[in-house]
Amino acid sequence: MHRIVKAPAKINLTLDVLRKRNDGYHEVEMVMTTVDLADRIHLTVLSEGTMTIDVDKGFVPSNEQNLAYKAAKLLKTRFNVQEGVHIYIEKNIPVSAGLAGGSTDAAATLRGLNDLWNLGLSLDELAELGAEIGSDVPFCVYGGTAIARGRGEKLEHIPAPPPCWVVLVKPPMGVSTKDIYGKLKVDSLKHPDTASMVEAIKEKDFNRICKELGNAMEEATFSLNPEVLNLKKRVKGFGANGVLMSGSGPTIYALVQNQSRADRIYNGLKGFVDQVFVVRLLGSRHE
Ligand SMILES: C[C@](O)(CO)[C@H](O)COP(=O)(O)OP(=O)(O)OC[C@H]1O[C@@H](n2ccc(N)nc2=O)[C@H](O)[C@@H]1O
Ligand SMILES: Nc1ncnc2c1ncn2[C@@H]1O[C@H](COP(=O)(O)OP(=O)(O)OP(=O)(O)O)[C@@H](O)[C@H]1O
Repeated sequence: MHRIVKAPAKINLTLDVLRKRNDGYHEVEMVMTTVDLADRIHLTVLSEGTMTIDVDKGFVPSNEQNLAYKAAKLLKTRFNVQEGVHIYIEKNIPVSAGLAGGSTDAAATLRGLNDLWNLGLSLDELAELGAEIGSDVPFCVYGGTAIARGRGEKLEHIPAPPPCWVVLVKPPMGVSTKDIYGKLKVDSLKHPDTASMVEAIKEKDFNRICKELGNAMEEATFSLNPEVLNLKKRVKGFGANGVLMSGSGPTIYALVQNQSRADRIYNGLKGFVDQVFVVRLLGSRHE
């Protein structure tokens, strides 16, 4: 039995950090949405019960450190599954980029194995299991658009923003999420207005969405990597409606309504940065 599951990346339309908690995590409030840039997870059931993993790109761990492997192992041990699986990942999402690449692979593995191993779990149950793997995994289990609170695992689903193009620009350096959280000065952050962003989305007001984009982690990432700030300025210079860093970075994205403008930004950036993608927002949630 074999299945290919799509694992889309996410972007943060807002990311606010409210306070540091006693358990080492930060209390966040953020609006996330999925975009049509996806890894493809090939799952093949192995009757002998072994678990193996392979990835088509060398810079992602192809061992038990891979979040997709961790997801499979969690399901297998928790539900005492006798069958095994071979996981093969076609990696299209840039790594350590702020796009939840590892988290979405884990979430897609949970969804796919739930079917292949006939576990009959609901998305809510899969999301709860996903929280044991990482803070972004519950959102990735559902996809779509949501406000995430707590350490990222408490979700309130909201309607999709109006359709638009997203130009994703990943500069060459990787950023460690843990390091950026560690560097945050929580008392002097610039806070986005989450409520206003949610209103803008519900009203399908594209210009207001662009105006409300905000990420409290930008300054910490920019101070470690000044080139990322320069990249943001450059992208703005190409005339995008709204420009922001996603997650802990370093990916910068631009939202634009018309395709010719998206292409213009793409063409302008392609000479400077290797990894540039023009994609659509993915409005709907996984079934
Ligand atoms: C930056 C975001 O991507 C925004 O969506 C997420 O908040 C990060 O989510 P993630 O990569 O799934 O993070 P996890 O794998 O759960 O945690 C990695 C590390 O980031 C820090 N971390 C993460 C989430 C959070 N709310 N507070 C934190 O302080 C912790 O030091 C943790 O050890
Ligand atoms: N399936 C996977 N895909 C990518 N990275 C993985 C995977 N499994 C484990 N990792 C490891 O996780 C780390 C973070 O990679 P990832 O691409 O998920 O970062 P990210 O996009 O910044 O995540 P987030 O936005 O959730 O903070 C890397 O060091 C990578 O080696």
